[in-house]
Amino acid sequence: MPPSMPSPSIRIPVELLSQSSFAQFGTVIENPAHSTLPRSQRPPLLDTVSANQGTAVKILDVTRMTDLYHLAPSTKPAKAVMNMFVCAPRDLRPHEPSDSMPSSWGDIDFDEEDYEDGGSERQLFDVQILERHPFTTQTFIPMGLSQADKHTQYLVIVAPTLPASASRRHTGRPPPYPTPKIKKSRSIKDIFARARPSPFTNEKGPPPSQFIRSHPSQRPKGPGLPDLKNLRAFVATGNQAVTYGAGTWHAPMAVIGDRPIDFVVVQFANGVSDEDVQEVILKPAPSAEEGMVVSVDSDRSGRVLVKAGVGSVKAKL
Ligand SMILES: NC(=O)N[C@@H](O)C(=O)O
Repeated sequence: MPPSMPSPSIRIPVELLSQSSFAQFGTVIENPAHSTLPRSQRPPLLDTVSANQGTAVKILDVTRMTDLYHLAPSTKPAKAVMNMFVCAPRDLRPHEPSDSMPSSWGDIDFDEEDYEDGGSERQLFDVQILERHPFTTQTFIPMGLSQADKHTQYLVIVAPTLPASASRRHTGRPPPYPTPKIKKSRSIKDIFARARPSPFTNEKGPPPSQFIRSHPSQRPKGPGLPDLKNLRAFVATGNQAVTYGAGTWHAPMAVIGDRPIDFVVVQFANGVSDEDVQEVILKPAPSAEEGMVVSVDSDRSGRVLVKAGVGSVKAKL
């Protein structure tokens, strides 16, 4: 039985999945030519080369794959694996009002008239478990979906990692994590890169020095539990794949709609169970009305509406 942690009652709005909104958690893989974001919000263009005798454009390094198993306690090497997850649509429960805490987005307007008048529907997804792969990235690539598929989408639910000190009281012996050798910072650049709060991420602790220059999503996240107060939920369209950075806390894939999605899943694994995956069950705290809940609004056609961040229908920040 995985360990559990108490969770507050928080209703989380859905955001649009984009490289900039998801940057601290991993990578979004999509053809930039199909991006629905305004030009100013798009990430820098990736390098491209012409391929296949000029009949294809090859976009280079669309995601960062990380293998940190050399830092695992067992030192058992990992191999690259490709699995398929056939993910069934999740059960959502009907909306009912709740006195939950505001999410990290502040007091987003979850008023009743917000959806009743527009003919849209509001339902709730209870986040009951989170997991992470401390030593590997994990890439979910949906198959057979298109950007235009309104009826089958998926939610990517992620949380930053709490500092180890804030987690210790919930766990007995902490599970294994990457423990790189700490080298003394030498250059001014290194010293500034370790400054906190970071202007780029909400990581609470400085990264170990050997990872200072790597992208935030590529750094080990530390041994802490998920930071539930900063949990985020993103809706992906069928033409997007997603890579969770190594050690990123995430909910098991949540398909919304009326049919399953087949995902090809690419990661490293060494077969040592608590080095490959670690889980934590979220139990509503005694004082909490319900726990961690994603508020899923959808329009008449079934398309999930974005309620926070870029592209939101209505958000009070
Ligand atoms: N994300 C998800 O649905 N599942 C996994 O990460 C897994 O390895 O089980």
